[in-house]
Amino acid sequence: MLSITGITVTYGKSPVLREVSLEVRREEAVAILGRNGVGKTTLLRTIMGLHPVIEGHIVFQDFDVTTAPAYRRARLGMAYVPQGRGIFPYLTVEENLKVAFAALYGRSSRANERLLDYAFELFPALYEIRDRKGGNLSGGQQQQLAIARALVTAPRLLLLDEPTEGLQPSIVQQIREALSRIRYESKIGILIVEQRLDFAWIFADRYYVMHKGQIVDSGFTRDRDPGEIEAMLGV
Ligand SMILES: Nc1ncnc2c1ncn2[C@@H]1O[C@H](COP(=O)(O)OP(=O)(O)OP(=O)(O)O)[C@@H](O)[C@H]1O
Repeated sequence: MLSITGITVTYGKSPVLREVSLEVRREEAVAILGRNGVGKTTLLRTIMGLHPVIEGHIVFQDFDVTTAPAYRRARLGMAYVPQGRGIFPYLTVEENLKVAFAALYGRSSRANERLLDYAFELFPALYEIRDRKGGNLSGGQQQQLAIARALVTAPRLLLLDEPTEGLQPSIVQQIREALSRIRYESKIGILIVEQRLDFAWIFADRYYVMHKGQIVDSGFTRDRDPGEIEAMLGV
């Protein structure tokens, strides 16, 4: 579904990603691991079309999207939940979800309503606070809203940047359950940047480890002890 071959990305003249190749297959959850500053966020932004590629190719749903703008990738079924969540602070929860529809076209309002209902079913707490402004929500509620907003676009691939960062364990658990449900019910692929190895090991089928802009290790989580990865990351 997503196939990246040898991409190089720079900030100015300094390379931030160097010949990165990775794959997310249909209905697969894949974790990207690595210490701060190794290029994980840049990788997700590049996949979403928010940062240009100097070399290499990105193929999504059989289309070469290497130079495609972000809106085109969104229409092909990519959705991105950025670190820091990126919700609109002055819009209500419901408005935040509804503006996501505007990014897409050709869908009936009934289909939109169904997706909205599904988002509220996955995150019932959001329904309770649907009239509250995004900026007045707790960190956990904002994260749930950010995921829900990506979901109402009915994506085929969800890109998540550290969705559990700074959240308490009970909220992390709720988010994990919702993501697992989304994965199996909507049959989508998920590419997740995650610092918590325990979360990554429960949730992901495969992993990639990044170091200084390169992939230095990869494999199936079931074949690998997270302790070995922890030692590799030096955490
Ligand atoms: N807009 C920018 N201009 C210049 N350099 C940048 C920019 N954004 C990030 N960098 C640098 O690129 C490198 C990779 O950053 P990136 O945010 O992708 O890493 P990361 O692995 O996601 O880190 P973190 O976990 O801290 O978010 C870092 O050295 C960072 O300082």
